[in-house]
Amino acid sequence: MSGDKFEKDHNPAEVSLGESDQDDNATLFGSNGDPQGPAVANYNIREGTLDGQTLVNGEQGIRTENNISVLNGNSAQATDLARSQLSQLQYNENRISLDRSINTASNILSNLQAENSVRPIYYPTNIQDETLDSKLNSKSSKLALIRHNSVGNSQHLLTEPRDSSSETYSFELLKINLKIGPSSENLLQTLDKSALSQLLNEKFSHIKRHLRSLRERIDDTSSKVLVTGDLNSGKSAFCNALLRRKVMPEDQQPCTNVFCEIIDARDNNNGIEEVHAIPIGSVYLKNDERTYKIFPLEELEHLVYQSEHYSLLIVYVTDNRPVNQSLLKNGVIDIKLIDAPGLNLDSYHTTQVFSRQEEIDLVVFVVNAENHFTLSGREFISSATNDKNLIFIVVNKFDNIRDQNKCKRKIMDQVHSLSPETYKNSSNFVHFVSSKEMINQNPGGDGPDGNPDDGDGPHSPDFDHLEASLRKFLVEKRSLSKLLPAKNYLVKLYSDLIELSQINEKLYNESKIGAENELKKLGPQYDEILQSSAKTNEKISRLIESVSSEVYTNSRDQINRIINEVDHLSLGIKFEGYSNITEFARQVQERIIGKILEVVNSAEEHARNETSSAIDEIKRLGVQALGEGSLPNTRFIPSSMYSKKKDNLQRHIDNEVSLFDFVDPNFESFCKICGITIPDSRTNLLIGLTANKLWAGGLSSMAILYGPRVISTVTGIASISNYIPRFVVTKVVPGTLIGIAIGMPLYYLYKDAPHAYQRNVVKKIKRKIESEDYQHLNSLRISKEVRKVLNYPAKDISNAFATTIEKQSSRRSKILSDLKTSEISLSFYRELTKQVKEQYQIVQSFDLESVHTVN
Ligand SMILES: Nc1nc2c(ncn2[C@@H]2O[C@H](COP(=O)(O)OP(=O)(O)OP(=O)(O)O)[C@@H](O)[C@H]2O)c(=O)[nH]1
Repeated sequence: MSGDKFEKDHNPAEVSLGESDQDDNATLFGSNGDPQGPAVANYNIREGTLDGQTLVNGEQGIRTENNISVLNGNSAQATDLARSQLSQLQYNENRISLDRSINTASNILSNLQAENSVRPIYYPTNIQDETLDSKLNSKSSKLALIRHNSVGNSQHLLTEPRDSSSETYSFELLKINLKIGPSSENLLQTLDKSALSQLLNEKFSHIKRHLRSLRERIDDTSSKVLVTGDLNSGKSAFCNALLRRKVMPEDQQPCTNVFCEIIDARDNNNGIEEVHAIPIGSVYLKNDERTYKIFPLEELEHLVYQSEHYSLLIVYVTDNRPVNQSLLKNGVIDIKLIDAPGLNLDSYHTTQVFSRQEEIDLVVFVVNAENHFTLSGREFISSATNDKNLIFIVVNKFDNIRDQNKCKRKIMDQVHSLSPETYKNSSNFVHFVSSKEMINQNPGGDGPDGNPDDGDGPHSPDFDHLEASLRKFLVEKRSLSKLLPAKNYLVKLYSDLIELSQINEKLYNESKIGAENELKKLGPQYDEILQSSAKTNEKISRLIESVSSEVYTNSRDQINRIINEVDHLSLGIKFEGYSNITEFARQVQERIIGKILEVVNSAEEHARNETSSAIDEIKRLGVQALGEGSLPNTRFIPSSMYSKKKDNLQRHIDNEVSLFDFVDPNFESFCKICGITIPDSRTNLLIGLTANKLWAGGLSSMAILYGPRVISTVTGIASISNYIPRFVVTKVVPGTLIGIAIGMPLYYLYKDAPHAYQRNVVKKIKRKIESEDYQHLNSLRISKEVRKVLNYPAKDISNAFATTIEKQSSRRSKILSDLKTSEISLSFYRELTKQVKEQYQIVQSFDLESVHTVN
């Protein structure tokens, strides 16, 4: 954990914290509890108080190697030093806590980035903004927090979290401002979810970088003071006054063109006074002499002009004054002074950027008492106070002012409007001094004794006070300069994180409830559609089955009927004689087949009608179950049925016509043709049966052919011979009979040929039909077509059901996954809200504010 790291960072050599740093009381120095031993100072970490009774024992203070002073004197300096060290202890406590909190914040941001990469964080687009405020508070500003990646995907899932409130949010650090130009729209609202999430990710990275620099800043034991101001206001003179030495070149003409960093040489450059000039573009690495050029201090007066060669001059100087007098070498922290070029058009921007750097703990603005604040000076102060909160204002060259009270009043009025915070603490932060006099009085480097009333000079009575304030601010109250920005930043960050986390927590909670409700509704709906699908499909299957089998039966019955009737059908074809016998044969065959096909067509027509009604019924069932518009809009075209697969009976019948096709001796027809009347139907039947029997035995033709002879021998002769003369009987009758016997069959055969042909064709067809199972196959063909056609709407319905079920199912899976996401996210943000609230409280509790006033 980061906290452990920082606890280790706490250097026990600097201050002894007793047995453990958890203890409320720490022994600052001396031996605690031993009345004979050295004096001790007890510091109560929790209360931040020092037990003054044991602190001072009336002896002179001595600086030790560990920066701890053992107090042996009863002097004000010793007390001041003790205070400084105590304040360092306090500072370390706060620094460690802030360090820990910065680390926690950084970890939280990393966690948020990780979360953001898996489940994008909802970032409200309705951010409070002065220019957009009125718009955002309007009803129309109810913005969905979530935008879909694809524009076409307009149908939101009910479970998708949305911010239904018209609340606006006011982020400070997490604010993503995408406005372009003064009047442009808030572009955030046009971004989709992934773009927002990416921007937020970048924001987190940016904040993490800033946190790193804040940590570096608070961990840095040194403090940097940027001395800036108008041209020629006496900045270099002021630095020299602080050093009590003429180190920096002063001139009536503007001279300092390069930033100069004044550093204590004893601790930082082995006590060697020199200048390290850093060429433009080079990064100063003290251990790498290639990164700078070394010059003697005397060269400074030339170097400060060489802004075209050098970006920074590091000026190592030795301050031999005691630690309680020297600002650079104060015994507590390293202080670096930066003498900036005077503000002009060229340097303004650079100085402003410089002043914003994290390592700048304090900005001292030197203003010429004769000129008051220039425009660039005023601008600089307002922007610097924005960044640093507090700024020291040194009104220099006060010795040149005759009516000093009037000047003070005027300047204070200006300070009031420029930086109310500085004005509030003006006794500490606004000083009227004469740097020149300070140097002149102490040209050798002697310093003041810290007493403001010891006559530092008639025109700069405030310089001691200024120095004390500066020293206290930097050394003792470093929390204000170093830690307060970090604290303020953390407070803002945690406040934003609380808001962001709570928004997400709220939305994911709503999303979770929404998903649960959806699931509750969807369960019965899903079961219902499954049942309805099974029922409807079964009804449709049964309908198809019954219609198909009815069509089959009907077709078969009709075909059977015609086949049975075809023997006796009157074909209406006239026999035009034997010369046209082939044509006759073709017509007969065609007509008979035609009759059968007529029936087949009628069966097909019947099937079409049945199919049409069944389709209507199937559609009705589909609409009843799935609702209007759920089925594809199809139209049944009855003529399309049986349009391709023609009946091929014709092709199956032997078209060859032989002479035998015209011979079909038949007793009945014989009688009919020969004009023989059969007495009654019984005889007719008997004869018919006999004839048929004979036919069946293959004798019919013989009987017919030789029938007359049989008749003549059996009956005719016996009866007729009794009445006819013998001549007739013996000569004429036999001849006649023979003629008849030969002629009649021939006559019969001749006359019966067309009928015989029809009979033979019918027989042939029937044989064929029987052998091919024509009735069954045709009925099957017709009914199969019905089944096939009915299967189309049935399939449409089944598909529609499948689609609905699939939709429901995927919707269910989506809701389940949303629910899971919501649950995971909800627990993440609940935990996060708890954590950031705790951290917010912790950071708020750091008591840095009390050091706003330097006592
Ligand atoms: N009378 C009087 N003159 C001063 C005082 N401080 C500085 N001067 C003079 O003012 C002039 C400018 O002083 P510098 O210290 O060079 O001013 P600066 O602000 O550093 O100048 P640049 O860096 O070039 O802008 C010098 O001639 C100083 O001697 C002061 O307190 N009183």
